[in-house]
Amino acid sequence: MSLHAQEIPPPYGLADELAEERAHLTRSRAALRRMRERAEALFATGDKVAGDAYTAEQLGRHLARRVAELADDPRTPLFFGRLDFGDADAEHAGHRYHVGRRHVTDEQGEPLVLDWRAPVSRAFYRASARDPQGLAVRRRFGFGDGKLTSFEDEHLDRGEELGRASRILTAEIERPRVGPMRDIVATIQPEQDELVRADLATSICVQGAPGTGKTAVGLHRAAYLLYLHRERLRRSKVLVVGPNRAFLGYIAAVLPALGEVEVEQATVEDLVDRAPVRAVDPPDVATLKHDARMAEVLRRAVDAYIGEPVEPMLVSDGSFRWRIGLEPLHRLVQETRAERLPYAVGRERVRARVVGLLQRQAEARRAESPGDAWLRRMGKSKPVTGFLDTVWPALTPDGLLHTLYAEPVRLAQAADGLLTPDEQSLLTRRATGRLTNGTGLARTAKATRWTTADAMLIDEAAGLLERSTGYGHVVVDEAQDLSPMQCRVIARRSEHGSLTLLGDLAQATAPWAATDWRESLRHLGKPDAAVVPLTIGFRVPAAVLAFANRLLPALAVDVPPAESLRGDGTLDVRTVTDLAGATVAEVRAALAHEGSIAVVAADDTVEGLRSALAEAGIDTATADAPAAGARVTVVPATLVKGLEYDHVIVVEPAAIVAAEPRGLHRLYVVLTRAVSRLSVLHTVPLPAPLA
Ligand SMILES: Nc1ncnc2c1ncn2[C@@H]1O[C@H](COP(=O)(O)OP(=O)(O)OP(=O)(O)O)[C@@H](O)[C@H]1O
Repeated sequence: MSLHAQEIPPPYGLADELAEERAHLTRSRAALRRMRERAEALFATGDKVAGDAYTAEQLGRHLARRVAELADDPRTPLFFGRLDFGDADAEHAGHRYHVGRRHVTDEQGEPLVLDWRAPVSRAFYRASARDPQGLAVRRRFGFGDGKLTSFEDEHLDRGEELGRASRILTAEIERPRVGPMRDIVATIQPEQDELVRADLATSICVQGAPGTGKTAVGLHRAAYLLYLHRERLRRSKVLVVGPNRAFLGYIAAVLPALGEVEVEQATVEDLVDRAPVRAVDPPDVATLKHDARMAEVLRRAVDAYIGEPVEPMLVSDGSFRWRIGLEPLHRLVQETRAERLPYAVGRERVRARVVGLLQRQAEARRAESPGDAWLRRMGKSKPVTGFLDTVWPALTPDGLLHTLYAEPVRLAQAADGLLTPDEQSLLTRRATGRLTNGTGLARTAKATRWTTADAMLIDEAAGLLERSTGYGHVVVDEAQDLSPMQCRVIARRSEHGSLTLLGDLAQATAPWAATDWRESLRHLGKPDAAVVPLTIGFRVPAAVLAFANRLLPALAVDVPPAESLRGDGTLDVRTVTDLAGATVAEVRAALAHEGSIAVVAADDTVEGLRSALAEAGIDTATADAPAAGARVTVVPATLVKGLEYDHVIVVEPAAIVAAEPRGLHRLYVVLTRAVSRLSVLHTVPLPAPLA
């Protein structure tokens, strides 16, 4: 209820005021419905009014998007705040605005709800008693099931400010979690808002402990940038990169709920899709392929294909014979090389230069300029293509990698001083037949069973051969796990755009994971991006965070610790004798509460626990198929990153730690997934830092 109302009687009853706000909500919903109906009607007639097929298609796409953007979800409030400007504000003095998920206007075009991203809405997130930003009163609305149930006023002009004591904020943070991630647009905090509203040109790296809202910030920044730079980003596009399908599924609904339906979402593996992946590298080989040195090896390998002209060129052209001497041929190869163009572009540049020299001779002899057909014919003539194949042979990305693996001498040349002989033999052993597990190198690139790391190197090779096309903005979540070579995959896609990098070095579990953001930013091509910390935890209750934080000294990372906003929640650590039986009992007890439940265990024990729950008659879902409707999800420890559940039951932490080299980091991730309750069940002693 209103602070103001509790202290000073409002001009008329609270109930009246609530009724008036509800009426405004009804009016706004009706107006949004009208806007949508209008867009639908236009969509239906769009192809009739547009002239040609292309225009009709463009218009159709625009209108379909508009219809999707105007969708109204009755479960989410259309507005969540109100701004009453005081007399001090020059532009908005005496005005009152409702702030919500999108602009809603009445039939006269008057605003009923302002988009949260509009410049004037900024005060909703940033104003404080110290800096009211022109506001007299900020009002927050409380909702239940889409119904407006309460409001809370802060008279900033009188120095009143609730900050994090807001009951509406607390209720939002403490609500039991069910299903996929939701937007946080009603309660974005000032330090988060600063990141969300950073300029399009600015790349930022956010280092934040678990549950500090990094994912939320990244998604809201994407929505904000799309609002502010609509046309530009519609052309150049926004990409969100996440660690796996389960994570992308979990966040998929957030942007559409904010009216943004055109953001691409992908894993790094999705991005490097030039070669089908049909094999798995042994860990030592994968680690080597993810090493930054591989970029230089590939660059040198490509460079080594550029050869020296060995003889003058003679071209027959009807009754004429043209000749280009060795010296000009040398010069044009050198000049093209110095331009440092992508290799395939360089090849075409050499062809064009050779044809240019032939053209000059033809012009001198015939006293007229040859036409386009002649130029094309000369470019494709045998002497010219033969010359190109000697000094600048055509390459394909997979062909380049195949040859490098298949020819140890070529690899040795490219890797000289970079990779040790042992490392080189790790790369060539598939060709030498020393592997019999089906990953052996085939005779051709097309028939080779590539691995995910190969696909990434093929992408690197493609970046050396061709010009890359990129996105206007890329949001990268869980970025601490990117290898230098994966960073380069993203760098190629954000070269002309900006980046929002989100991560937590303490949660880095990949063997090649980052230990220093500066290093990652360098590989991402944004060495000067600011690294900004987020330290307020919105997910994990204080008691649970304190337990998980006991692992931090053992993780050997220098990260600012988080402070939990949540004083509620429970932690229960128990020694048991029968893990499966105890898990079933714990899940049964958890089912008595509201909210989602996850059983998280070492990957190889997950199936056993799933069967035990099934035998006890408890339906379970998997992390990548959450829509199955079951309240209980059984999640392998390696898949739970970035996800959250109301009640998390962690089974045998020691087994999670033992399963991989960075097992303690993995356990830190697992222990920080709980929103309300964390149960830890173990039969063997807990890992040392927790014991
Ligand atoms: N300002 C906020 N208001 C309400 N809820 C918030 C706010 N910021 C974050 N949250 C909630 O806190 C939870 C954690 O947020 P999020 O997943 O973005 O954190 P994260 O830093 O990415 O965590 P992790 O490092 O574990 O991946 C989510 O449920 C999110 O909705």
